[in-house]
Amino acid sequence: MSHSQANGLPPRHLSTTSGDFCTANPPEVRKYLKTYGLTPPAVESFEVQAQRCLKLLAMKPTPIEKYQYLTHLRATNIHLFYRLLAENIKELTPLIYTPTVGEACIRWSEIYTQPEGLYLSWHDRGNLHQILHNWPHNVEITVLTDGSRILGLGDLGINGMGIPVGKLALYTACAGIRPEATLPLTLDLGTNNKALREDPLYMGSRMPKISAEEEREFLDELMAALTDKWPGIVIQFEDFKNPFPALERYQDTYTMFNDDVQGTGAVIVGGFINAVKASGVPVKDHKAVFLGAGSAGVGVAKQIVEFFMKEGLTEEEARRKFWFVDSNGLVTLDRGDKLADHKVYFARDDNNGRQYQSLARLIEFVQPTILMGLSTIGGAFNRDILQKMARLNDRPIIFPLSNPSSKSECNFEDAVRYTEGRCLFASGSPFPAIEFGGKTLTPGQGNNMYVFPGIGLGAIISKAVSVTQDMIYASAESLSTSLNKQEIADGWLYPDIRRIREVSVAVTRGVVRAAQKNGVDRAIELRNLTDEQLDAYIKERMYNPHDEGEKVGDEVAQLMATASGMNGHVNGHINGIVNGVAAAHL
Ligand SMILES: NC(=O)C1=CN([C@@H]2O[C@H](COP(=O)(O)OP(=O)(O)OC[C@H]3O[C@@H](n4cnc5c(N)ncnc54)[C@H](OP(=O)(O)O)[C@@H]3O)[C@@H](O)[C@H]2O)C=CC1
Ligand SMILES: CC(=O)C(=O)O
Ligand SMILES: [Mg+2]
Repeated sequence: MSHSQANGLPPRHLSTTSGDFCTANPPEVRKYLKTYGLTPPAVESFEVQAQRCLKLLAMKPTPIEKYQYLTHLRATNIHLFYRLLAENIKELTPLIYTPTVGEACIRWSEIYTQPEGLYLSWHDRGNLHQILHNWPHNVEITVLTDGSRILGLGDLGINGMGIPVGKLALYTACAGIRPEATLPLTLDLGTNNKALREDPLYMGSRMPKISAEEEREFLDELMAALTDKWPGIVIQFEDFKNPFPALERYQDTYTMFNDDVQGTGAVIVGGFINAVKASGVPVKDHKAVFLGAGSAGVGVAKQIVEFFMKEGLTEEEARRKFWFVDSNGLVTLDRGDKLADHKVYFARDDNNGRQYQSLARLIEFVQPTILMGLSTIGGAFNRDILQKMARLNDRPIIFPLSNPSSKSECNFEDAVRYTEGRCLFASGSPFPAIEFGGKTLTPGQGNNMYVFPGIGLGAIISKAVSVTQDMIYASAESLSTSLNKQEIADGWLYPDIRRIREVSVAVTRGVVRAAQKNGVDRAIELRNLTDEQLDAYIKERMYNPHDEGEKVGDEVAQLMATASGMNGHVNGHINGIVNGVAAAHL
């Protein structure tokens, strides 16, 4: 007879991920789970467990090995993983997200050990709905990629799975969406990366990427299947080489958004509003040069146009403040090639046939106050460019936003050195703070991780039928006003990442309010809440890994109490033990 049956308790299926083998489990819990004797005898506090995890992490010599260790921890004790992440968010985010996730994706076929999400292939079409049934949980949010533009690293095929996994870990850590309610989803639609197709370890289909029409057909089936299987699911598109057709096609009919176009636009506007204030230059006098005219570049510029218009400029005045450079030079209507649709809006028509020579020459000509990098060209903002920006402006706004760090258009140290410490700086991947002129200067991180968790959570809890542009813009405004007094006094553009859960509450509130204003919300019970009540509701709803150990104890206690008819007594006893208050005994 098993322990649990001997205790009069129903048998329970063991799970390695949920912490069934957690060394914090007290003897009663271990007996119930039938793990008694399978873990070392000590009943450990979180602090002791965390100490061991951090020591193990420190023993791993490279970021990718630390990434692998954290993957293992998440697979074996999910609540411990999230508690460790919550308490060390600044230190651990660069290991589970950019920049390390970039290396993890490049080496995905090599480092793969266990399933962490769902893969759907082109040859699965017609059966997508059925395959979704294999996912064992109820899903509230999915991040999906076709792997065709992973960070600034190009087409990585299904190796891009690291991105949905990493983004969804941030959804849980930053916005408290329960881990089991998240679905990392990678589409195996072929890859144009020939080296990958020839790599014996590659685990995706070895065929060239399907056509745009075929992808649309596949996505039509997928969107319908996801929404049918999990009504209300929020669908985040991530790292598609050409994300615009899907965004246009689905944004009014599904609860979806594109993080690279919309999330990035919002996060950059959030920091940009603060940079404009700090620059001392009136809005009407700003001019921006963008290196990179892809989904992120155009997404960012479109939302800055919206900001400029809210500040009193006409759309035409706002639009003409941008000069875009792509791989063929300055984006103009008269340069002789067929521009991709998304570039036309910002294409210059006042170039009078002048030939683009270099970024440096363009900066001399335009005299911008703002330099944005979304080009994937690491180091493109060199000493000469940075010095030019410093000569033109008291406080040049320099945002090298490409990821991972190796693709950043410049690093923080160079930006500070070549602008004599005067730049207003944000980068896509984190850089360390530096000492300059007797002061500690801290770089901003202009990464969509500041907003997408709140956009997703806001859409979930408002039960939005679609994600409107007002909801996206509200996330930017909420972010820009979320800095505390100290952060403002220190001249920061973004709040401290260690306050990300607090910031996500503010962003979520802004998104919910915008959904209500637009009438796309279905959670009508939230409409009459005050802001304080709404904040309390959001916080209450957030998964908190700190409470999960107690829940295991509660669950066992409940079952034991039911079995023995001693409800209150046993419940209190187990809670005490799980909280580490009472001494464990057999
Ligand atoms: N900080 C953040 O939160 C985010 C950062 N990003 C980063 O932004 C970068 C770009 O992403 P995304 O826009 O989606 O990618 P795209 O591939 O859509 O765009 C890249 C752009 O860079 C241009 N480009 C390439 N080479 C050069 C060159 N030598 N000189 C000038 N321009 C060049 C491309 O030109 P062409 O159009 O001619 O091909 C294209 O316009 C990535 O590194 C990504 O990681 C993205 C989202 C969020
Ligand atoms: C951050 C992000 O979404 C990107 O680099 O693509
Ligand atoms: Mg992305």
